[in-house]
Amino acid sequence: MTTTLATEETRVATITTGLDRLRRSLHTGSRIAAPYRAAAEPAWHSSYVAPAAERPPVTARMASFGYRERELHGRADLVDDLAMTGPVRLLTPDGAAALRGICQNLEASAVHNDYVVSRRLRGVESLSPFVHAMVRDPVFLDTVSRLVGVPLIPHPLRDAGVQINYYEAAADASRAPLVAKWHLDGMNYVFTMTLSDHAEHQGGDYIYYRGHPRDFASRREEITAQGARHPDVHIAPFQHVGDTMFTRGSRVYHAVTPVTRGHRITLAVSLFCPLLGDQDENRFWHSAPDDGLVRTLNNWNALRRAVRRPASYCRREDIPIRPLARRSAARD
Ligand SMILES: O=C(O)CCC(=O)C(=O)O
Ligand SMILES: [Fe+2]
Repeated sequence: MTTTLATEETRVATITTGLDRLRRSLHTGSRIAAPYRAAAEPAWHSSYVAPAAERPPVTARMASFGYRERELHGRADLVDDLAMTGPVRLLTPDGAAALRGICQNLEASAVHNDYVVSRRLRGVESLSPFVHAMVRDPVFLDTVSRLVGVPLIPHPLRDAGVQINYYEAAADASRAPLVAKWHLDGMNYVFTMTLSDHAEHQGGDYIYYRGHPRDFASRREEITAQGARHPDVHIAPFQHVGDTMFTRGSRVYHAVTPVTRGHRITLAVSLFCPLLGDQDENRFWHSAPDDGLVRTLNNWNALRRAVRRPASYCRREDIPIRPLARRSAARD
């Protein structure tokens, strides 16, 4: 009985594809559930970026997820084979506390959507001046670029770029629990920062499949049924407010198990490599179910323009152009 219960608690479905995405894309609901008072936010400061991280406990290359050399991103002069690293602290404790307060205040604006993450707020850069300033701060960008080994800047697909995910126990047993279904992100470079201490919730683990998506597809039934108990499914070691994991979201299947007690908030910051823009893995039909067709069309045009002319994108958006920093993540 205990075993069955534990398995149930980490069981998460996989997102839908095909016609269901089209059906979901036709919604015209509001992007935010309530207006947000940005003027009440504290100001962002560069000094909120934490000093360079120590060697993170987890560092995995694409090869250990079953990817072959020819499948990797990058180009001859730019290796881009990091699958996952962390947890690291990108912000100081004060910076993470300020961000947590902001994301708590933004919760009233979040919307329900059972496509991937049950409850979330997209396009946070356009709502929060703090987050807008953070993701284009040269010190912040240098830190994340060094961690991955490629230059990273704010993502042109604005609604998907920065989002906040909110999880809590379902109000009653008849409601579906709040989760992130098994999925690949559209984004290549994703930094997931927890803004909750793990002691504040039960469940709500970020789990990932250590293997190739091709194998995930053929083993889907057993992986979704067993969740965290599956031998090739691992739990990302988030512990404290501010802990951040880098993942190559577009190539590593992941999910968040149901929260059974308390609350969990995460900020997902996805970035863009202007030198490898043509390898961006976003797909129109991956974003449309969340953002609706019209917004996705506009976002899509902005992405295509930035891929073609990254320097003009940076100028238009006031994004600092940085020299290429050397990678700091340890090789495994
Ligand atoms: O909330 C998390 O820990 C991860 C959510 C996620 O996978 C996503 O936002 O794409
Ligand atoms: Fe994700």
